[in-house]
Amino acid sequence: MNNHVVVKCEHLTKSYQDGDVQLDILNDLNLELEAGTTLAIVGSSGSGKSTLLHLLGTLDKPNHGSIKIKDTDTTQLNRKQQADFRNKHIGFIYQFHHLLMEFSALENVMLPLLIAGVSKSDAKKQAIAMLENVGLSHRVSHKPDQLSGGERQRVAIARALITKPALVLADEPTGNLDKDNGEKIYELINQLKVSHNTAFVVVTHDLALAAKLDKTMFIKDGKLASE
Ligand SMILES: Nc1ncnc2c1ncn2[C@@H]1O[C@H](COP(=O)(O)OP(=O)(O)OP(=O)(O)O)[C@@H](O)[C@H]1O
Repeated sequence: MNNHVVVKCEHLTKSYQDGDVQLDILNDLNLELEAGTTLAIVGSSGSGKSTLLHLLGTLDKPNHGSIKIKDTDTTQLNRKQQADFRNKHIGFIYQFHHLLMEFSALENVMLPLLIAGVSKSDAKKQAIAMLENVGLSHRVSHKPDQLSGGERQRVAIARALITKPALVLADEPTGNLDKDNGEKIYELINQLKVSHNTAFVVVTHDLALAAKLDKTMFIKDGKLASE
């Protein structure tokens, strides 16, 4: 695989069994994404956007097809290997920030590094630098309930990127924010894809926000299309 290709999905199929009925959600879906690029995925409710993110995030397995992330076919890994792979190479951003409320912004961002075995002093240095990257150097000691919604989401983004994942998956990351703050988060994503060479896959309902990213793809009838 080309060094710059971070994600390559081939012939992905995902079905759910609902009683006697088989629901085919993804049907022979293909996707390729290079380092440092941002992809918006748009589609109607129930079209399979979250299903695709779960597969990319190694949180679920397809019925058929391969998902190569940085040259590893993650569908061939067992659960433990998938969890290790996920911790090393994939970052997640959700609609709701999922920060730990009793910890400061700094501690929340340090946590993935501490879990990965980085020393406390190094984790602190890196987390301060990352919070600076997302424009929050003046908020490091604040706890989540002392931050605005946009600031909380910036902390969540800093936490997702602190381990330098090759791929970041975001499910409606600005769903809880007003228009201005939503736009600022997309600007931040565009900044971080360059500074960190990260590939982002962002699910959104908002076509105007999707247009801020490098590519928009529509999910329909289980497949991705550019138009
Ligand atoms: N575990 C499951 N078992 C059965 N059906 C499921 C399961 N998970 C999802 N589905 C169905 O698969 C379809 C796709 O769901 P998914 O959450 O991927 O859609 P989505 O595009 O993210 O929708 P939304 O925009 O509403 O969040 C839906 O019809 C959903 O009901």
